[in-house]
Amino acid sequence: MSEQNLPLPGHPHIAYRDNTLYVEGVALPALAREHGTPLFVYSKQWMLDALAAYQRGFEGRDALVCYAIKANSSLGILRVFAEAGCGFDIVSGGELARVLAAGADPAKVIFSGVGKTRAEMRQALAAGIACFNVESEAEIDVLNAVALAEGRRAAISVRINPNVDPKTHPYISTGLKGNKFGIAHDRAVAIYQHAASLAGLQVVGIDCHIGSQITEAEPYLEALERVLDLVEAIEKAGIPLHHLDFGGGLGIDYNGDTPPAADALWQRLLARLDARGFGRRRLIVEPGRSLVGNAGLCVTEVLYTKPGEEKNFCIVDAAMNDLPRPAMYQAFHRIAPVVSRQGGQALTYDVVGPVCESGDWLGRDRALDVQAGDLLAVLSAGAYSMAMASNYNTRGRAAELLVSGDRATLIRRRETIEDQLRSERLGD
Ligand SMILES: Cc1ncc(COP(=O)(O)O)c(C=O)c1O
Ligand SMILES: N[C@@H](CCCC[NH3+])C(=O)O
Repeated sequence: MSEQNLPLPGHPHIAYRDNTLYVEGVALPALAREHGTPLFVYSKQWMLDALAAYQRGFEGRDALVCYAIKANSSLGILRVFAEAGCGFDIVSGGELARVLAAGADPAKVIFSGVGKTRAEMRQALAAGIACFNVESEAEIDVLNAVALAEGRRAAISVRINPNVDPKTHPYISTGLKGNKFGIAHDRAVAIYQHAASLAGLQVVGIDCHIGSQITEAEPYLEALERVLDLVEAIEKAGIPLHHLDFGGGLGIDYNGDTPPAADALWQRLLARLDARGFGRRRLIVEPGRSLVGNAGLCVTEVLYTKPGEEKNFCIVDAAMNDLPRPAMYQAFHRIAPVVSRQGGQALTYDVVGPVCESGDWLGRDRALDVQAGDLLAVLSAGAYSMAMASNYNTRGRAAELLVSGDRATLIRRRETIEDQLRSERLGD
């Protein structure tokens, strides 16, 4: 099957009409003409549908979906989730400032991450966030001291490392013994006892996040059992836990992947929670990728085609600084023509960017019928693309558009060279 005939993962919100690719009701060629390329375009409805799958899964339960904004922290995206009533999972003071700027309710914000600074702790305490997910004994002591100095009590969950293999790329697994995240399972009760004895802290929950782009239910089920074993042990030690946070990590379809739908996954997890008597406990989840990943694509223009000695290259104006996942994880993103040619001759290309690195590729061995000036769409680019974009090679970051029905709204203008030079000085 040629690339352009593959079913598009954003369907029905990202689909061809008369051979032209649309995001909801908006045709991509007109957007590219108006805003230039590379250009990220997101479907608002896709995000709301993805959120609705979690909400369906939790119907009748006490649950809070905290969007993990590291996946895509653009203000226009955060606003969609804030208006839909979501909470947010943040990992820095910068992310806290972003969610507040987007209108988030601080009482629905949780703060994860292994390296929170004292300044970030003060900032989050002053904002009145719901909970810190602490990741080490050392952090517990520092947070306690900061809270006491500020005359406050910090609500905490401790992140447990359940030592479960999420069967994902090694760089994005987080719940194995060898990963830097969380505290060891067998130290958990003692650490909870210590935390509960500190006047600056209020123990409210337990947290676990085992990795990202997880495409099976089993690692979640395994982690759940281990977390619940610990909840029983911690509560037996006299420390009640108000909420259970199972993190994020649910995968999306990049290349025919078939992760469970959020509601189907939670049906299975809730059945286990019910069976073990925890089904009425407050639940928190921290999905990132599964709420935005397939809502977005990146439109790029073909600059040159070039036959190489061993390969043909399709050189486009998007690069590893815009879409770092292929370079970082050898990740696969579908690449589809924005206007598909009928009956042409496809050649096999490596789709590469202009950055001076051999690792600057977006897709390898792709069958494409293209020529200079054509537009391509790099799909599944809603998560961990713009959020990880850089200025490498002094390339300005791309513009972003949010589409809702027939309307496209610019949510980030293209970065200019003036933007990039503004914070720099020539020196003495
Ligand atoms: C603590 C924490 N929560 C949530 C997420 C979101 O993960 P994902 O985008 O895979 O749902 C991450 C990233 O993996 C994370 O580190
Ligand atoms: N950046 C990774 C996911 C990391 C998740 C962060 N905890 C990716 O693109 O797949």
